[in-house]
Amino acid sequence: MDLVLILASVTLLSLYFWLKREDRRLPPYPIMPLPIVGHMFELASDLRSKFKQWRAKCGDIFCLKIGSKFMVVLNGYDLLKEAFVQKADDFSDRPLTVLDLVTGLHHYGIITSSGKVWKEQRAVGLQILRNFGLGNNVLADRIQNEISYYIEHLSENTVKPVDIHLITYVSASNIICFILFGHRFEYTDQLFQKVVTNVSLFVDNFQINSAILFIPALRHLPGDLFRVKESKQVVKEMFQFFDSCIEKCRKGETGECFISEYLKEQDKRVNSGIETSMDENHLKRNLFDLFLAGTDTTSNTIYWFVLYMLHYPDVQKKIFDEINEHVGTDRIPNILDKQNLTYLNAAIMETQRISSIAANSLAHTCPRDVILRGYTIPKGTFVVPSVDSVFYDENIWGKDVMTFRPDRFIDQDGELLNPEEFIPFSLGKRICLGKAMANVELFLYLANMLQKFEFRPVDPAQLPTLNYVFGQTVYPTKYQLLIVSRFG
Ligand code: HEM
Repeated sequence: MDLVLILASVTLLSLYFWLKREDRRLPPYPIMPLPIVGHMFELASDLRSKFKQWRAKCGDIFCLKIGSKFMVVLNGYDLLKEAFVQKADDFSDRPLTVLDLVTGLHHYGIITSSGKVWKEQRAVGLQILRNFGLGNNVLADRIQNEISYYIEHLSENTVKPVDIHLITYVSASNIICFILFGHRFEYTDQLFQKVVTNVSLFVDNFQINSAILFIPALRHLPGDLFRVKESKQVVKEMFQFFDSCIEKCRKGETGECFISEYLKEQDKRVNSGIETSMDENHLKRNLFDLFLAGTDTTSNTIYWFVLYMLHYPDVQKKIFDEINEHVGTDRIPNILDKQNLTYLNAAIMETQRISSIAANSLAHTCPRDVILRGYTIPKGTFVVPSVDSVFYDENIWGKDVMTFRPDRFIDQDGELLNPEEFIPFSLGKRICLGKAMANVELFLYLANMLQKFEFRPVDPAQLPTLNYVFGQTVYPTKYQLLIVSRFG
């Protein structure tokens, strides 16, 4: 009798909450939202495990409510492909993001613009990057040049325990700086170090800043609980730096760079009466977007890779043996070696898969109400692609999905595999603009690093943890290591 009563109560309660929902055609909630804040507190914790748990409960598509806004999370390769490739026109806009909030430039630049403006900004940005050698060996040579400074720095830091996080961040940033501003910066340059540290701080704050996007009233709370003031200050300093770079470029004090090419193209379009969105605010946001995207992601992947080398010395040895066989140690590896270093390529791919640094990619939105798998996704919803759900899918990668095993990317004939489910740069029209550049960077950095050095744990009996810190990008807990030169 008791059981019947419980079941009846549960059914009635479920019915009550179901009827109470604003729109019964929305995807399911994993748990009932609280009044006013909705699921906001749920999002303050580790989203990686939360999303996994909720997918198991609700299936490939579920909905969260934060304040008065909806967030729909999409899981599994098939659904991501359906939304972002097959229905790309319905899922390729951007909602207002933290980048808009803290820069005050809403929907400017490449990352957060939409529609016609985004098409133009992305096409111009890509064209300028191509002019600087993206997709050919010119850019590879520039990257190689920066790596020589990086290697020199590492050589000066052998024997004692070191953390390579900051120097890797600074070095990766220098590559995008060369393109954006026409020159690299010395590692000791205080202003540059400050700007780069600001990028890191901004990325750290990204998730907590998001609360203000969903519940704007929170910004009126005293203090800086959601660290928005801190992020705004950080971004203000970055924009002062960009202003000074634009000023120098206008005075002709820099070489050819993204700024000079953008200004030239803008003048060309304006002077020939072509309707254009190009202006100085878009330029500043492009600098911000590219600086941010080009710094954090690549350096973070290198940092993960080296951590895995400490955990898997056999993999490290196999990579060195491959380099030794195909390149030797008398010359530095170059981009032409990429095709011969299959195992290194596979280890890079496996690092990208298992670390899944862009776990939830960047949020997309729909320009109108859209039906997906029978559910309505209202216009303006935050649509989150769960890259994690693809990278940790046992049906794609096998039962050992949580094991670091580069060989999963090599076929029986020793050829490198490139499964379509390998999506570290996301997929569809918004796929990472810097994908080609990042691939060259990762290969050249790691080939050079592993040729010159062996990376060892400080204490072999106590390896640094593989635990992650979950933010806008997922990075490892900071760690120290020993860098041992292979050439004495
Ligand atoms: C390992 C390195 C990198 C990873 C894993 C990565 C990953 C991503 C991801 C997941 C997105 C979101 C795509 C989407 O919205 O669906 C993205 C967008 C973007 N990335 Fe990257 N990225 C990397 C390196 C770079 C570099 C080096 C640059 C700069 C040259 C760059 C520039 C951009 C830009 C501008 C966008 C926005 C594209 C748009 O909205 O149209 N990324 N990236």
